Amino acid sequence: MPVIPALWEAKAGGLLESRSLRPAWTASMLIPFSMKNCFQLLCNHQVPAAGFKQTVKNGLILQSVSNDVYQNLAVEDWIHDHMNLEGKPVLFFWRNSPSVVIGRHQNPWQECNLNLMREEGIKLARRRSGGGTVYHDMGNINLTFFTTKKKYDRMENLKLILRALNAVQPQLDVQATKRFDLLLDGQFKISGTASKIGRTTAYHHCTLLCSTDGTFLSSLLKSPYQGIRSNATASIPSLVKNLLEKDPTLTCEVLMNAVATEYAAYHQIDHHIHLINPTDETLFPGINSKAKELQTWEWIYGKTPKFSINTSFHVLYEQSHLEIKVFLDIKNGRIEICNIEAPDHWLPLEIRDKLNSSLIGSKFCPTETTMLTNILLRTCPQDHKLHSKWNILCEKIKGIM
Ligand SMILES: Nc1ncnc2c1ncn2[C@@H]1O[C@H](COP(=O)(O)OC(=O)CCCC[C@@H]2CCSS2)[C@@H](O)[C@H]1O
Repeated sequence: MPVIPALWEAKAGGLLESRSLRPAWTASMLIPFSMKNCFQLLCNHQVPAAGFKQTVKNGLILQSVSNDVYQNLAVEDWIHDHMNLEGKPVLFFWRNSPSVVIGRHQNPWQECNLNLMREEGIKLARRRSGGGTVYHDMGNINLTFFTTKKKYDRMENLKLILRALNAVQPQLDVQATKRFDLLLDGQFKISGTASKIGRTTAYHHCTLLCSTDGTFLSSLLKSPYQGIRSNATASIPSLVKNLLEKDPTLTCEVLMNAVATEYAAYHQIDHHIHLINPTDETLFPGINSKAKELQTWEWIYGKTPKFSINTSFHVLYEQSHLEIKVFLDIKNGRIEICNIEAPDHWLPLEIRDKLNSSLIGSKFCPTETTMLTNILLRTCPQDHKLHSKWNILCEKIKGIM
């Protein structure tokens, strides 16, 4: 949703923006709201601000002004950890700039094309919920339904989305599956689901494909890496379709408003969508450190379940192809066992052994490997031929990371 900058700037003076669903933006839609009251609204054990009592009593609809996947995932963490959702469910809308989001127990090398993502500047995020890998861009809406653990009901939430879709376009044939996907015309996935259940609270989040770049989606979610063995959760690929392809009036804006209207009706709450800024520490104390943690290498790659790689590649040497075999064990994203086997006549044994032992303990990542192999190369004899073989080998190894 476009945020009118002037209105958003006004928030710095203590306004929580709010939007009525039907009419366009007007200054009167801003709900005056002090930062302190805002925190009270969101936090546990706090008394809501007087002017907000009714909304707070039965539920709340939020939308992020950020398109940063880590900041938005941090909002989910924050609400999950700090809000008292008893009798006050929350629906949170968010959209991201191009990102691939893997499930809590997944292996990114198995799920996506990391080289392509680096080239294209696509972010990789690991979420706290389980399940498979999805692609997000501004044409994909994410919806998070927060409730108490007792009230957690994925099918109920999906039915609510179906009612919203039916309200804006009664001709649509969309059904929920046993896996909690939403299928268009019986075969095209338009929504995928995942969830996190805590001690007392839970959330169900799902996507809704409106106008996502489908070509990009499928090329990014194709792993080029061979020979990976692991027990990580595997994604379940489907044919996907955008709702906008079916009906050009179904923009993200229209879809979010329709779901908000349905949610408000169901929970008998005010249908305002409150815009929130996920970097606002007055509203969400401690949120920036949550976002930071979600961006660390240790979380994104380091949490990958232990896996092994058994692969090989070919290098051209004196008009023939030589096979180089690679066996790796990777734990917490770091190389635990390393066996790179190149023929002795191509690469001296001691150099190969040096490479194997220096990679042990290092991150399975091209940047760290470049650093290590550059250092190692300086200790090698000044031999032009050897250096060029070394460079070829290192580029090949980095290609599998
Ligand atoms: N954005 C989006 N929406 C729907 N389906 C998608 C999307 N991106 C990819 N896919 C398809 O789903 C499969 C993976 O299906 P699979 O069933 O394995 O996984 C999921 O659906 C997970 C949904 C997670 C939703 C969260 C909500 C907020 S943060 S992410 C993938 O291979 C594609 O074929």
